[in-house]
Amino acid sequence: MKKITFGTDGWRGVIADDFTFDNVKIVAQAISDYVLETYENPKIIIGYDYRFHSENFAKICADILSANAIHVLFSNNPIPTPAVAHAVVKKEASGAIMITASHNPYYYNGIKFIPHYGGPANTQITDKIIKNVERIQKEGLKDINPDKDLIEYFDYKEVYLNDILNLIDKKAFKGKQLKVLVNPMYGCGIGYIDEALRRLGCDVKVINNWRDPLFGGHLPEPNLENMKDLLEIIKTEEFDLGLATDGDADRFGVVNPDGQFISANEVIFLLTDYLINTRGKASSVARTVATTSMIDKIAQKHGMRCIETPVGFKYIAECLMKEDALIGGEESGGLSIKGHVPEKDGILADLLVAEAVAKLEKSPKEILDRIESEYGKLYNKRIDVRTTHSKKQEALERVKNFGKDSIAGLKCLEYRTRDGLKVILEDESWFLVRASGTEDLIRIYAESKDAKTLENILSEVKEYLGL
Ligand SMILES: O=P(O)(O)OC[C@H]1O[C@H](O)[C@H](O)[C@@H](O)[C@@H]1O
Repeated sequence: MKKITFGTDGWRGVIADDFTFDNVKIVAQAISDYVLETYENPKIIIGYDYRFHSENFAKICADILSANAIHVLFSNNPIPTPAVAHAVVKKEASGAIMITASHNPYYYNGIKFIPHYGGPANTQITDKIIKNVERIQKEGLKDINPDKDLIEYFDYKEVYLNDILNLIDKKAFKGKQLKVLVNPMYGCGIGYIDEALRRLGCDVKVINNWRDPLFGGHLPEPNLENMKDLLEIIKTEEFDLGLATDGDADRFGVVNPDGQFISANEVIFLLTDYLINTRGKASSVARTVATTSMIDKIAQKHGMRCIETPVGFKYIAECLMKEDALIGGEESGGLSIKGHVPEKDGILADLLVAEAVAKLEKSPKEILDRIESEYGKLYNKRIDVRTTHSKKQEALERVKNFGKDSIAGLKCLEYRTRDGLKVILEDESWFLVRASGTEDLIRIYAESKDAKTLENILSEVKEYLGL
């Protein structure tokens, strides 16, 4: 059977294969042990998404925690991951368990642990939880006696919506009546993103806003491939904007009124520029190693530092907490900002884009064109290579021993190894090769000022790796 591990973001498993009630009990006991070792009189929030059986996996966790004399706050309804993180901080809880497999296929489920600071658990914490898992697997799980009196129920939607709307410039929406097409992708954004936009005076049309544990036959991941319906509908009526969130609403998705998908890289640099101009500077911004260097250029122009982290929002979270970062974002579709919890929030990101569109009275594409005319255009792309285990190991070995001093005719200037291998090339180009921490594949990323050079870099790297 597959080992229980906490990857880039929590433990994920296939329902009824490794994600079973028995294994959820083991992980819940491991989290209970960690929480009891770490906090005095612990209080833990439990949230869950719309996936198959999520509420029942959540109930099992509540039983285990209460049997360990831990006070549980159990959400009455499915709830977005960022709202759970927000509740942890607001209610001064010791942490939260969120039952979700985020944007993974429908047959997955998972557990995210969010500690007291309201962001993804860092590796030190998940290592301790995994040690507990291994011990419990050896010793066997003891009989449990749930204490229902320790389980309190709560509804958090209003508190979260109010607080999130306080981060938005409501005046920017006055008299604009933005027409927005919203796609929560059958996930936790249902009733959150649309409701927030209505309160801002927008005219909202929503699609895919009921529980479908099969996610309409797509991945609940807001990208080009999975949002064909939104991309079509948006062209048929006069919308100002299309917005989406993923399965647990921690990732964002933005579409231009003409049906053009706006990539996560573009959204992050659009908001970096917009926030600096409207909220003022801070000492830094943060991005992962895989995210566009456009962020660096914008930060540099304003005398701000751009911090590069490994992939995983847990690293961005540290910059938001310790480095006074104005915004932290990652290419996979996550961001948060100063003044909010250090957890990626697709709802907040979407609302900020709507604010920019309302305030500047421009479409996202027009805003991007303006920024690119100032800083220059950068083309970027990610290739996900699914391959056999042995080919993957061979490729990673080749990455470790990378000996080339040029790629696609560009000199290699710097080799960075904090997460896979990132090679900085001449002329603002770079590439990155790393193993995914959430799926069994190798990701190759590249960026360049020139579209043709970008393709050349990618194909040369692929060839070098033997993939
Ligand atoms: O590239 P991977 O290791 O698969 O990670 C991709 C993404 O997975 C999850 O969504 C994490 O929350 C993100 O922080 C991460 O960027």
